[in-house]
Amino acid sequence: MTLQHTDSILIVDFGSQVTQLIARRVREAGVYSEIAPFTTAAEAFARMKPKGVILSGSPASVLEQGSPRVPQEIFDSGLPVLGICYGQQVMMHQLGGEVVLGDSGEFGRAFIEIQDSCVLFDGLWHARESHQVWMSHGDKVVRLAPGFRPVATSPGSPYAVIANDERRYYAMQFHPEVVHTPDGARLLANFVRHVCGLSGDWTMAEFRAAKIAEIRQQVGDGKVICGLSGGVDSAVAAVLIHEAIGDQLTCVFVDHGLMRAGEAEQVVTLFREHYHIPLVHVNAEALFLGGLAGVTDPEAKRKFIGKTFIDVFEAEAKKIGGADFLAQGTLYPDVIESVSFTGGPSVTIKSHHNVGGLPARMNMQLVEPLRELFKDEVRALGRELGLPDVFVGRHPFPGPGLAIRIPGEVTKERCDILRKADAIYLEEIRNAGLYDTIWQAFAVLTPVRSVGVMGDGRTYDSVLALRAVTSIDGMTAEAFEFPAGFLPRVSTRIVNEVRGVNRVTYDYTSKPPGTIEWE
Ligand SMILES: Nc1ncnc2c1ncn2[C@@H]1O[C@H](COP(=O)(O)OP(=O)(O)OP(=O)(O)O)[C@@H](O)[C@H]1O
Ligand SMILES: O=c1[nH]c(=O)c2[nH+]cn([C@@H]3O[C@H](COP(=O)(O)O)[C@@H](O)[C@H]3O)c2[nH]1
Ligand SMILES: NC(=O)CC[C@H](N)C(=O)O
Ligand SMILES: [Mg+2]
Repeated sequence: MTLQHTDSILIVDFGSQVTQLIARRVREAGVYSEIAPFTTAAEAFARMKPKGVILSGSPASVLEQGSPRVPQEIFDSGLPVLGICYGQQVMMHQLGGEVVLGDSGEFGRAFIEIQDSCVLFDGLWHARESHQVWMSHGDKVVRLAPGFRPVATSPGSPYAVIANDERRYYAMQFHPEVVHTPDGARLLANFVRHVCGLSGDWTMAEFRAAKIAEIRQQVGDGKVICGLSGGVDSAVAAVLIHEAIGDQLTCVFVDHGLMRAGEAEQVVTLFREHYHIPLVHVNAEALFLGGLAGVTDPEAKRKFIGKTFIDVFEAEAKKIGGADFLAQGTLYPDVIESVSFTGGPSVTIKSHHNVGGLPARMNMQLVEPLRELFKDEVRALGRELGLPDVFVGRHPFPGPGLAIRIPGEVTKERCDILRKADAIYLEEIRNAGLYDTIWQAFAVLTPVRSVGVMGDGRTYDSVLALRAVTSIDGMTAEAFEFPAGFLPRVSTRIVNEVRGVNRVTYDYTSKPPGTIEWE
């Protein structure tokens, strides 16, 4: 049985890339929320009995035939509604205002001018002030629906924020959920607390209890296999599931030969030391490296790895007398980058092995308790579950491992070169006390060869790239600025100690436009 949250917010998803960020901002304000796609929002609304509704952005335009609409029940209910971007446009369109195709949009940073007081601005913004927000729209509202008043304006949006206090309807053209709207989290908190009247006392402890109840309901007395990688997500998933169903759970660690130096042994030892959860260690290097021979396309690598993981899990399930469920530590960023919004122009960026890389037909049902969370929230849940820091603080490591850090063909020889270089880089990062400041750091073995001179001889060897980023949730990231002298030291060590590499470069690209991994 799902725990019934008396105090909840329904977020209607119209297909924005950042809808999940609305959910997490609401969680940060201490309020439980659920996201429902607009197609099933009416059912979710009836089931949840929320205290307020938030309407997301969308790649669609209200002016297009057949574009998404808000279920009428929501407007009829008398509950507070907050519209964001498309959410604002669709509110105006349905409630009697007017939206037109703008001659130019507003994309990125913008400044709004506050015109009037508004409950959303409580303790935050005052009339005649100017504040930074983040916009991403082409259409604009040109006439307000009856009962609304403008409370803020921007050069491209006369109605940047609007309010109808009597009906408790509010809307904004910009995105308060993204970090580039610095006060956005507080605007959302004001909506859920001051407009919807919620107390903000929901915690990670409740999330844990709710998920445990959900897992028990889904699994019944079935058997579960959990893919355990040694990473944060699967460790948290395994411990949570174990708390829910005890010995119905078996963990499977797949060593695909694409792990970092010494990692496989470390993962298994560490997990066995801390937990009494059965753990199977599968050596599948030959299977993975054999299948990757000759494969160079990044998506082909990802799809092969995703499918082979499942083959291995299914084979292991057989050995323990069958399993009905496969548990994975899938997080929200894995999902959003892998799927495209049905009916809209949002695109697949890359097929994360555990989502878009899964084969079409699977014999086991998925159990993914962390699917709506972001990395830093999983870490908070891990702490809540009492996981030791060695698990919680680990840098993320992608399931496809070194395969997506070797552009071009993956061979054992190239994996060995990369492992050595990567180990030196991480050792230096740890020695410099920078491991916990950096969100993720790794080396990439490029297919480029360059000419060098060593010991008066000519070399013609591989170019290695180093990457380190800072991030909160992995959705956006910036290159890490190392202190002076660090990169030259690492570069010298790698070229001296790793045969096959004669040049080292540093990747300064942020995300976007880059992604964190190279493939
Ligand atoms: N080598 C592996 N063996 C078994 N399962 C794996 C392996 N690598 C990845 N998985 C499964 O795929 C999921 C997604 O991988 P991902 O790397 O995102 O998470 P993680 O490894 O648990 O955490 P982190 O992001 O910190 O590395 C994992 O949670 C795990 O269930
Ligand atoms: O389990 C995973 N399976 C995958 O297929 C995968 N691809 C990327 N990543 C990790 O996700 C985060 C965001 O990475 P990108 O910016 O490269 O998309 C970073 O932390 C990446 O390491 C993956 N994790
Ligand atoms: N981010 C959004 O919600 C955009 C809404 C609509 N597609 C526009 O361009 O105006
Ligand atoms: Mg991992």
